[in-house]
Amino acid sequence: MTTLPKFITGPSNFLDERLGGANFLKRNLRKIFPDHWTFLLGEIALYSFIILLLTGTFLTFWYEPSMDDVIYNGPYAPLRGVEMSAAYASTLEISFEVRGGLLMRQMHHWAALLFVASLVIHMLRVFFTGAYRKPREINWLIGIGLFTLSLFEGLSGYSLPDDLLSGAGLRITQGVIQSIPLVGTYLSFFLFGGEYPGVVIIARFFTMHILLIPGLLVALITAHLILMWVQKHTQMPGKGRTNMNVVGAPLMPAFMAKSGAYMLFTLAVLAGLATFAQINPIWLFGPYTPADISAGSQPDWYMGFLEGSLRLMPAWEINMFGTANAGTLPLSVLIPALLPLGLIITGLVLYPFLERWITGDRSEHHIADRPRNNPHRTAIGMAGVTFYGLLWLLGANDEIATFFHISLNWTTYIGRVLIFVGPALAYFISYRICLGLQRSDASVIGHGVESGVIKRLPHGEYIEVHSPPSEDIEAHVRGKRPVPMLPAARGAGERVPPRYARTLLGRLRVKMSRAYGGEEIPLDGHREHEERPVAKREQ
Ligand code: HEM
Ligand code: HEM
Repeated sequence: MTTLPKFITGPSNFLDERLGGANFLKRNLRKIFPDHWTFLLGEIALYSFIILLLTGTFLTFWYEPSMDDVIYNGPYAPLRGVEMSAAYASTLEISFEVRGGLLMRQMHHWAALLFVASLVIHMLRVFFTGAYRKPREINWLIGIGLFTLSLFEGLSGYSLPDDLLSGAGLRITQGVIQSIPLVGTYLSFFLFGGEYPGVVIIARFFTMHILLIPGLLVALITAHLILMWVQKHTQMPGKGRTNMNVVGAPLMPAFMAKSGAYMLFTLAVLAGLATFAQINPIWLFGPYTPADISAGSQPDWYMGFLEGSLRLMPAWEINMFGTANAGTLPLSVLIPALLPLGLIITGLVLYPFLERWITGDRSEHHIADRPRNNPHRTAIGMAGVTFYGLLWLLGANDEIATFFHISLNWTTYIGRVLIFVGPALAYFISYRICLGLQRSDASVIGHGVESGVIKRLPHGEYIEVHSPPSEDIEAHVRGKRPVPMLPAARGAGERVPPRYARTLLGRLRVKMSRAYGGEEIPLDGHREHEERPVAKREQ
């Protein structure tokens, strides 16, 4: 055994005698982490969040959250002499006068885009592999909290520079708040401190952006990671992996080294983007004035789906008692602003519990599902992704119309049809693809994998020789577990249905359960090419 040098053992003994952490560290540094490339997505979200904290803190040193009027007198000649808010002027100062300021601003903005993107794809990974199942439902709910807070964090940050684009976003936010029945006007007055835009909103958003929401995010991310640590990470099915063990590398040194490298890589990519790819050049847009708007303005990508739903909605409104004086219910704003986000969040929150209720599955799951092995879940997820994706695409319908030379109205009409048809189609196609992939798994087990060797049979037919799958592939494929489902409402010879199937809701539950677990391709039932020659596996 090697002895560590005194300059390491000295301070560590000093700390251990006072804090007693050696045992804790010894236990936890050996903790095993499973490996799969998709487990990197949560890490990317974590690293971009750390970069957001660091670059954001840098920006607070110079950014001035004030709507006081100033006359610009800085180095950017086209805006010299223009009246603007101190917030906008300070963002120009960060961009043109503070050393490294523009780099930090651009890194902050790129990191914000990457953060939300990696978080959303991480959420999809968790969904499609069923990693939200028992015992990880609480971590799933914490994740949805993180997702929602991140959208508000992005929205508040986007508003801070007080340029024409951020003002346009703020205007939409105010419109949405005002559309809420009965309390909308009051809420708007409350948030903006009087008539829009007022003079307090930037300072309020600043407090939310740098204190309130990051504080909540840090607390929730800490809880998220502690829970993940305590409950252990799921693993993909494979050789030697069971519901009771974890196969992978220990935290120290393998996982630490890998994670450290991933973090530096994320930092390098963001620094590279910030150096070479311009983002949010606010000096080109000019200061915000409520009367101005520019063509082709787009929000950050994660707000695009709300923009799309606003653009898609017909101009419906209800005038109470037939007159606008008694109050107007602007459905054209209320529905698109609240419905998609409401649907998405409610769907995400309820899904683990609905699935558990439908399947009657009460067991713990530490082996992740391959998406193909739960076709209905995957198809529902893809329908959701299509719904979101279409709204997102339609948020840029003006750009699409200009680029493809089609009428703007037609993009809206087609979008209104697609938003209903698209998810249904996506559901059907994904479901069929999953079954197709299950069939291909069954054929791997049934008659091996293609070997690339073509043989000619005595009667002239050419065939490809199949060789047995490697142990790893076979274990991966055989990791498939049937989707749990309730027994039929009344088994053969049973006169009384089980208790849970006696009510109308109970019978519906059984029907849904049978459909959800439904069609399954057995791994060992694929015999159609049985006669094909299978070469002996070479050891
Ligand atoms: C999830 C975390 C965060 C997201 C998604 C986010 C997003 C954004 C965005 C999109 C902007 C506009 C950037 C631009 O001008 O191009 C912004 C600005 C800003 N953010 Fe953040 N941010 C986050 C965290 C933070 C934190 C933790 C701080 C401070 C500790 C911070 C401080 C600032 C400041 C001072 C500005 C205004 C300066 C400027 O726009 O150049 N941000 N943020
Ligand atoms: C700020 C955003 C987030 C950060 C920094 C984060 C970080 C992480 C990390 C590092 C892991 C372990 C590695 C991995 O599986 O990728 C993880 C696991 C997990 N995350 Fe997140 N996450 C975030 C958001 C979310 C969201 C939005 C959800 C779902 C709604 C979610 C649900 C989960 C679950 C259920 C696990 C356990 C997965 C398993 O054991 O397979 N997380 N998270």
